[in-house]
Amino acid sequence: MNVLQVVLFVIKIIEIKFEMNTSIKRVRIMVLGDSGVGKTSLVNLIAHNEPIKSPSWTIGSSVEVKLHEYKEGTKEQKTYFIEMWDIGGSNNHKNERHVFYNPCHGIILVYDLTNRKSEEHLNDWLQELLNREGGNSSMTSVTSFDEFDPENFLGTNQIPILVVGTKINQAHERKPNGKNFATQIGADEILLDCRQPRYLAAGTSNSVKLSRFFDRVIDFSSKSHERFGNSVSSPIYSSKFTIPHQE
Ligand SMILES: Nc1nc2c(ncn2[C@@H]2O[C@H](COP(=O)(O)OP(=O)(O)OP(=O)(O)O)[C@@H](O)[C@H]2O)c(=O)[nH]1
Repeated sequence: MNVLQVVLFVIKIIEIKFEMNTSIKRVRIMVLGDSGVGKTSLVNLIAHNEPIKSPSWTIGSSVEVKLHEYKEGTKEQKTYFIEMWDIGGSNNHKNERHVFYNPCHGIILVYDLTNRKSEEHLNDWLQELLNREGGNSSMTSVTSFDEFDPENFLGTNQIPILVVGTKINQAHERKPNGKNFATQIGADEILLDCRQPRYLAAGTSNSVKLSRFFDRVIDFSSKSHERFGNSVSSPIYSSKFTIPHQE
C-alpha cells in the first residue's frame, strides 16, 4: 500500500463513521490549482472564517468541511455539509491525483494573481479532472467539441465551477475583462487576499457568489442522484475540449 492508498483508506473510514452519525447530506468540491497559489489558505478561510497561520505543503489531499444553508431564507432552506477537497498542486503526485476526483459535484479553480502562468494552467487542471481515469463517458452530459463554447459550461446539467484569484494584495495589474479564464468559461470569479477575512465577510459580493456557487453544487448533486442513484461516480465531463490560449 502506498501513502495515497493509506490516506484514501483512512478517509473512507472517516466518511463511513461520519455518515452513521449524521443525516445531513454532503456534497464534494474539488479545489484545484498550481502549488503555492493559496488553495489551503482559501479553503481554511472559507471553512473557519479566519486565515490559516502557517499553511503547510499539501501532500495528496486534505479535506475541510463547512455547514451551508441551501437557499437560505426560502421555504426550501436546508443544511448541507460542503466538503472541500484541497488537492496538493505538486507535480510529484500528478499521476496519482485522479484517485481523489470521484465523486465530484463542483470545482473551485484557484490561481495566483501575481503569477500569470498559474491562471493559464487552470485549463490543464480542468482537463485533468474532467478526463480523469474512471471518467465514464456514458455518464457525461457533453459529447466532444473542438472549440470552447461557454454554453457547454452554463447548462443546468453541467458541473458548477468557481474561479478564485488570490494574493490581490500583491497584484499590480489585472487583465481586461474578457481575457481572463473565468470570463472565457462563463464562471463566477472571486478575487481576494486569503489572509484577510473581510474579503469573504457576510453581505459582500464575494460571499454572495460563494453561497450561490454552493447552492448550484447542491442542485447538481441532487440532479446526479436523480439520474444516476447513489453511484460512486458523478456525471461530469470526460469529453475532449479546448479553450483558446490566452495571449
Ligand atoms: N499575500 C498573500 N499570500 C497568500 C495568499 N494566499 C496564500 N498565500 C501564501 O502563499 C503561500 C502558499 O499558500 P498555500 O495555501 O499553502 O498554497 P497551496 O495552493 O495550498 O499550495 P500546495 O499545498 O503546494 O498545493 C503561503 O505562504 C500563504 O501564506 C494571499 O491571498 N495573499
